[in-house]
Amino acid sequence: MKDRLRAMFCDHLSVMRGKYLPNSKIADSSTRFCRSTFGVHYDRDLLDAPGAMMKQGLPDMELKWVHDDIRDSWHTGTKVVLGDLYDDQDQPLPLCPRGALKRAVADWQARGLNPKVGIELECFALQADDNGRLVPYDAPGGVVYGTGPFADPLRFNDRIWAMAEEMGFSLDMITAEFDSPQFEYTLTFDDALKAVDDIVLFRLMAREIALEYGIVLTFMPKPIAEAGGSGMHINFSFQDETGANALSSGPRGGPEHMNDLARGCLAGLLHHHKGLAGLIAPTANSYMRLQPGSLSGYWQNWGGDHRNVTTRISSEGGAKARLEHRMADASSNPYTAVAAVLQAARLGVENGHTLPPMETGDGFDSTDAREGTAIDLAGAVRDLERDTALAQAVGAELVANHVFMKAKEVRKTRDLEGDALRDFYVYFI
Ligand SMILES: NC(=O)CC[C@H](N)C(=O)O
Repeated sequence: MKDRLRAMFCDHLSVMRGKYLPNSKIADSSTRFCRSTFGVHYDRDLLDAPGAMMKQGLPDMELKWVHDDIRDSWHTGTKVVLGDLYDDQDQPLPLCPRGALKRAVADWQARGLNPKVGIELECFALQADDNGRLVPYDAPGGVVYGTGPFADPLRFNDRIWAMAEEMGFSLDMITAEFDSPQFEYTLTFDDALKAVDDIVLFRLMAREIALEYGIVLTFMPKPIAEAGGSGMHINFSFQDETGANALSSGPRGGPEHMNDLARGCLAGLLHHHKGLAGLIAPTANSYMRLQPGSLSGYWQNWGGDHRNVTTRISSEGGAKARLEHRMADASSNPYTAVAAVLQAARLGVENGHTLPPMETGDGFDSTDAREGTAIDLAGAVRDLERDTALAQAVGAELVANHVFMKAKEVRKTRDLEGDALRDFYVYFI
């Protein structure tokens, strides 16, 4: 069989959609999808969401890709590619999350700065019991920073590592996280679009490889009520026109060595804290993770090398100077989440918001911060609707679609608890 092409995009729900296409499409090429996919919910309900054009005949949109982006995949005989969505007038589709990230990158580049991004992704491994019910993967010897077979008896992560190498993903590390059977995957810093394309494909690959071992690897924020949550921490910095790290003020990092750019980014992230949650903690389940004292970005605060604040300033300086935003969870669309964080940071730089003092509390027993995110998806969606500057920067149409779909999600999940709530999401994210 000649190689075929699997062409995909990551949608408004962070679900991968695509088609298998013949060998002739392994070129600069395109394929068409129904635009009303942007009105489809996790439970397959088709809704008249803004921009989805469900009541206007469910027309086409077009996914376009370039040959150079086509790569080998983890399935033999199948190449894989991510593309950009266009409308029927051949204009970039405003709902396209990858397009939103491209706009965010272009907005920074217009300031002479190229965003560099490093993403940390957490997830839980589940497996079916004798009755077919999902239960935590049996790894009782798993510990935080666990490696080897006690953390992962089936060794499915070894297969993920080997395949990632073969596919050319630049892995920074794989380890077991705090709440066994939880794992963390980190890819190295790269240009924002490349970093996010890679994490999107890596996440899909990891889920599909794990499934071969009978593991449902889920990136939903809190699949096990008694365990911790799964975040998607977004580390970022900027390369200036000389190739230097623009967040660096010298060889040392940390709060004492921040420059105006770092301060501006922080101020923007704080100013848009509540609005961001609706976009980057995007499910009903996200608010079981996003709680005080959970190392997860609930509080409107920032600090130095402190895991219990929302934006952490690395103590590494020079080329490694960076900010780490810890609010997004692993279920969010990585394009939308990185676009939102970069845009909030940019608004801070451009609008001169004031930066409140650094958090001095430990985040467990004491916190200076008095404001947090909303406590549930309904509140976060309202906060997002109110933050028109953030919506405008990320893309008004994309945010309008998101707000509509998420308000519906509030209603759909209102009466779901425990396994029923988990199962609304678990096979998709
Ligand atoms: N290692 C950590 O920093 C834990 C992060 C935490 N699991 C989160 O939800 O973000």
